[in-house]
Amino acid sequence: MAFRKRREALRSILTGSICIRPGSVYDATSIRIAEDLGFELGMFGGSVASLAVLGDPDIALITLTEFAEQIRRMSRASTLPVLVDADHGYGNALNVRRTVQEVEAAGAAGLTIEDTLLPQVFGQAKTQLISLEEGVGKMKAALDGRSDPSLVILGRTGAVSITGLDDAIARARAYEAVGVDGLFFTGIKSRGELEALSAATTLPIVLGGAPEEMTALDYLASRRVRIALQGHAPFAAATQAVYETLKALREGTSPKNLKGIASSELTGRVMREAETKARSGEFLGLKK
Ligand SMILES: O=C([O-])CC(=O)C(=O)O
Ligand SMILES: [Mg+2]
Repeated sequence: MAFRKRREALRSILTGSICIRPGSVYDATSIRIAEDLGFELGMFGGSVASLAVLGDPDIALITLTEFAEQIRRMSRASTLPVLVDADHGYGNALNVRRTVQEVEAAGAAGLTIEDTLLPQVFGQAKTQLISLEEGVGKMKAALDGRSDPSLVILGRTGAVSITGLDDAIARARAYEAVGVDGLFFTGIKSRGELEALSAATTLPIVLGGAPEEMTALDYLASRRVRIALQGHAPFAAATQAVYETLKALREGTSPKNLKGIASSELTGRVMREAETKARSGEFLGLKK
């Protein structure tokens, strides 16, 4: 299976003893940059999927087809393993099963399925969760949808900041019991919360953001956190760069005087120019 090596690489991060920070990636270019810089793993957040594909906020407007297509583009462009945020699995447990099939076929190394009630419910401003029982059904369906056993499936909950620590522990234990490969927690605000969740479970942990006092990788590793996210600054940086460049051009700056433009060397590397040249030589008869 073509994607097995990537999935096994993610599995060895999860079963290892250190905590790593993934590179936030969202398209073919950003994943190649992360790969060139030596990141061990890419993280494709639902928020940046929505921004990159739709230019919209993270409110479950993106379709599974659009999400999977963006994964496919990244999988083609790079061999870097990518963990993808498949939100709530685009529907109920049966939709989750289909989501796993599509995300697997698109080449993801792993995915998260969360127990958030999405999309937002009429008349309810606050984030809500589905029941623990429905969450368990979704995790079971996710595992059932997998055909490559090396694909990593993570059960995700933000319960700790929505319904409280006890409920977060109950959910984590229930998802662990059905056989997910790891647990992904969001909304953790203190060491005490992480330590309680870690003590109540045995699976590797992925942390979606953490307060300042919890950024030391050796501390996180000691609590079984193997992957710690750092948000999606690269997308925000790209937005700012495009804004500044278009603004300068609009104001009459000549292209040769623009600041912050990728060198032709960097652009060439990102578009794998040397490989294309070699192929042109080989297949188009353009050898010197
Ligand atoms: O998965 C992540 O990187 C955090 C998240 O939910 C998102 O960005 O949509
Ligand atoms: Mg998300």
